[in-house]
Amino acid sequence: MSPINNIVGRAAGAAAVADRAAAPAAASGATAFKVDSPHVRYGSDVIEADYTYDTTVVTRDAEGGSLRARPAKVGYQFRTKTNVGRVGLMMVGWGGNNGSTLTASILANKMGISWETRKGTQQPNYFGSLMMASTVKLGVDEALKDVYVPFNEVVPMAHPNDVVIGGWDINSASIGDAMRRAQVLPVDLQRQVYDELHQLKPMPSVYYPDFIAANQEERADNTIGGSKQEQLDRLRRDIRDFKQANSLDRVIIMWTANTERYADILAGVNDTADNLLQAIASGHDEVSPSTLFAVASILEGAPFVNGSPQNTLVPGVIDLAERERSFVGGDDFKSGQTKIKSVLAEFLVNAGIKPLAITSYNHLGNNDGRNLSAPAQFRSKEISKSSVVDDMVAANRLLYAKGEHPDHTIVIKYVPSVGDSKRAMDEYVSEIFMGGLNTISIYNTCEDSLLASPLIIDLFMMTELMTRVSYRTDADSDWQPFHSVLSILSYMLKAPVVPPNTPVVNALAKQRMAMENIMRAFVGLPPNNEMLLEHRAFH
Ligand SMILES: NC(=O)c1ccc[n+]([C@@H]2O[C@H](COP(=O)([O-])OP(=O)(O)OC[C@H]3O[C@@H](n4cnc5c(N)ncnc54)[C@H](O)[C@@H]3O)[C@@H](O)[C@H]2O)c1
Ligand SMILES: O=P([O-])([O-])O[C@@H]1[C@@H](O)[C@H](O)[C@@H](O)[C@H](O)[C@@H]1O
Repeated sequence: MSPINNIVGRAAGAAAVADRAAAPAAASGATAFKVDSPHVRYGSDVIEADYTYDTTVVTRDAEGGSLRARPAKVGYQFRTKTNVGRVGLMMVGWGGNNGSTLTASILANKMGISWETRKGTQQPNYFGSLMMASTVKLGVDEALKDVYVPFNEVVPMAHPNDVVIGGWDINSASIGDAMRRAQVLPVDLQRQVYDELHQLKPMPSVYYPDFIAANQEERADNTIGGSKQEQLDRLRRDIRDFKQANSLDRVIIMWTANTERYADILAGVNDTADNLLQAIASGHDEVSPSTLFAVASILEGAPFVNGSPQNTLVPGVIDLAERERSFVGGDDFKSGQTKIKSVLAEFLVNAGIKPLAITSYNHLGNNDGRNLSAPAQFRSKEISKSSVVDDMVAANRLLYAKGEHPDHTIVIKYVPSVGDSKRAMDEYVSEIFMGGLNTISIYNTCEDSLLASPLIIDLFMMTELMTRVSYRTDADSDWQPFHSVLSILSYMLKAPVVPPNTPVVNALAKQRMAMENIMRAFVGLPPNNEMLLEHRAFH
């Protein structure tokens, strides 16, 4: 089968259809091991695991004085369907730097396309993807040596080489031309994939000028007219048609379009599911394009993930997702400066060192940066970038009094000449022993789209996995899905959206640990805790 048949879907103007006949890839759904336990059952298309969730319940005595810690156990059963099936990824903003870079890179990996560089031949890879390029400790062997397995083989997961790609953009450029416009990938690679990507055309999208920078207007030549209700119906039809045309079992919708301004949260408009649906029917101005996509996705049972910082997931969206038992996730890919911050801030605070000021500056020259040069769009990004240290600070009242936090400044400037190669400079000034000061300065060249694209893969893979998992507990014998708001995605996101009244965790190590141990629980394995007791005794 020619390469073109491998990627061009049967849907008009939209799909990149994966075909396993291309370069061999690890099979979707492969796992590196089987669990040998009476509490884990492998069926023809399901893994069932009995799991004891150990936790500690802390109570404070009546006078508010001493604390009491009581170990507690909750019995869970997990059921993971192991047949991944055919899965699609529909990106909103497909023609952007991230969308075009990701599409070209998946094609290169699937087809085994290498390219020449000054240093020799470069092979495609998925570096920067937690699932595709990192490992987790499975356990220890008979010699007490650690055994590691690929993260994506703990439980059966979709493989990016098998994903069917499509999407929308307000700009009509083909994905081949968008790749060239992005100026992200090496020319020798672009040369080899251009013809095939040039046949991929984003579907027209919803464009409300008020929500993104005015400087984006010149791109908007590929838009859907009509009322908001008609646009919603059209987006729903696009999703259905894409699934049917490509014989998909499910599709994930990913917002990687421009950052929008925040939407006002208005009672009677977007505060509940019914009010939001009514607001769309009446064409209310405060319903953003991204919220319209989220509603369309939910109503079509397609998980929706917001890779940008705006408040797409307004209360009405959360309410609708909960009612429809459909998944949503967000906000804002955590790719560079903030990712480092979610490690460094936790390290400092957990070391008993008190950050007094965190000053984050960056400049970039891609279209994202151009859009962010407008105040309202920058404000959305400033919010998502600023909240990342809140949980770490709140966890240490020895360093910070209630309500106290470091000075935290975010600056973003648009400098066209650097393109997608964002330059980030951070300064951390911290109080140390006996009133001393410590200053850490970081210069970080973030190739933005090469850092964000693998995160889109991880968000896609984790979201797809969660559609195949159900659980029940000792207290509730009905099998049920996880909550509609996928807080398990937080590692990949700057401002994780979580189920109502649950904690926001930004610390990167905690986020990874949670994902790793939850996936281990799906196959009945205890959490990794690094106690290494087997190595601490006299032998
Ligand atoms: N490292 C990163 O690149 C990174 C990190 C975190 C967040 N993000 C966010 O990801 C998003 C995409 O980043 P990018 O660098 O690809 O930006 P980009 O400007 O290159 O691409 C955005 C695309 O969205 C399209 N678009 C705008 N409004 C649309 C709509 N209503 N419907 C469909 N398409 C629409 C634009 O035409 C453009 O092609 C931005 O919001 C950015 O803030 C990026
Ligand atoms: O992920 P990160 O490097 O902290 O944050 C980045 C911003 O600093 C950058 O200006 C923006 O263009 C990217 O979209 C990304 O959000």
